[in-house]
Amino acid sequence: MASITIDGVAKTFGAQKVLHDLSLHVPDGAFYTLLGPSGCGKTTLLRCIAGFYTPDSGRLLFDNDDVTQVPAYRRDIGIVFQDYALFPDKTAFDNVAYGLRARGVGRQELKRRVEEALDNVGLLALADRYPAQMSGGQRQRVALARALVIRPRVLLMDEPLSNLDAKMRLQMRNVILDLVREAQITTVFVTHDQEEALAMSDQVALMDQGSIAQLGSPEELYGLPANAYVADFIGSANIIPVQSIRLDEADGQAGVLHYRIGEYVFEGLRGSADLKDSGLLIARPEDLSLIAATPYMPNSMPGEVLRRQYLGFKTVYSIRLADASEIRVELHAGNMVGSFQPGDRVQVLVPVDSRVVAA
Ligand SMILES: Nc1ncnc2c1ncn2[C@@H]1O[C@H](COP(=O)(O)OP(=O)(O)OP(=O)(O)O)[C@@H](O)[C@H]1O
Repeated sequence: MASITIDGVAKTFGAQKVLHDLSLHVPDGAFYTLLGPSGCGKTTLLRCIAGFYTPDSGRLLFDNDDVTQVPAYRRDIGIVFQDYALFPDKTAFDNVAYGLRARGVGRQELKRRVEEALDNVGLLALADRYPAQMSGGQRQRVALARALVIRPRVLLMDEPLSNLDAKMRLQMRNVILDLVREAQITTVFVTHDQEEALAMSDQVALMDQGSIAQLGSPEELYGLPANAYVADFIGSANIIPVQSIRLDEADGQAGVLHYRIGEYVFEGLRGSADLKDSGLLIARPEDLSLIAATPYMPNSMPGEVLRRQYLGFKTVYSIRLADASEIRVELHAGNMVGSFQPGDRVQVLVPVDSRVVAA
């Protein structure tokens, strides 16, 4: 087990700069996820950590050991791939045993450790099966057992759940989390699935074109997105341009933020530090609420219901605002003030804790 320090790593393929002086510290035993859209550089970063790619510049440390120039097979990593990468001509037992044999582990200890590893993933009974005789979920369990049986310093996982069906994906989340917590192993997990990242991680590094757009806990990424890119990628958000931003500095207290959306005035409590005169309001659909049109309500703006979708536990409304833009509002069964129909005039209420960020 070891912490991982990525210190100013850059990587270029041909003319394309894929990683931009990227830095990240993963503490010993933590579960970190690299999240981002296709092509943002997640896999490239993971491959640099693994040693399959050498960075053009920057350093990689496991604890205090500089491993930048250490070849992959000597880095002591466990790795799990999307396509399992099992040996097709070896049984589950022999797949898991492979790394121990390569390390010269004696027969009795090898048998004990392989059986324990297979037992940990619930596959002891299938030890003699070949990969072709197993389901996708079972194969990925073998791959996980194979990665962990060598007791690596760090575990790297590249989209390990992407080839599984939806139900198995959910099950495997728990299998992985139980195993890595039990082994207390430092894990870097790559996915493009934001729900997976939120559900599994201690910290999520959301990447954007070779850089980290925001590093934070799942709660921070969802509740305090640093910018519109983060807000848009994590969950869904209405991103509404705001004007005339002004901050009342109160003595030693968090100030009150004043802003306008068109001609309507709002007050808020949460603005990013770099605000200028205009910016963006980030309003989660479930944070907004609707009331019947009134002449004036603080922190609200008028709109018209365009569409209504009833989903049982919530109702989703599309609302057209005064400037003809469309936003999404979700009213949950427990706190539905009323029900509205297409064509209804409504007031959209914006809570004071909605976040305003720089444009
Ligand atoms: N070996 C390589 N040679 C040339 N270009 C590469 C190589 N590996 C990756 N790239 C390019 O680098 C960019 C980032 O790729 P990378 O695989 O790291 O992205 P990713 O975020 O993991 O995306 P995905 O989820 O699609 O795998 C892409 O534009 C890709 O085409």
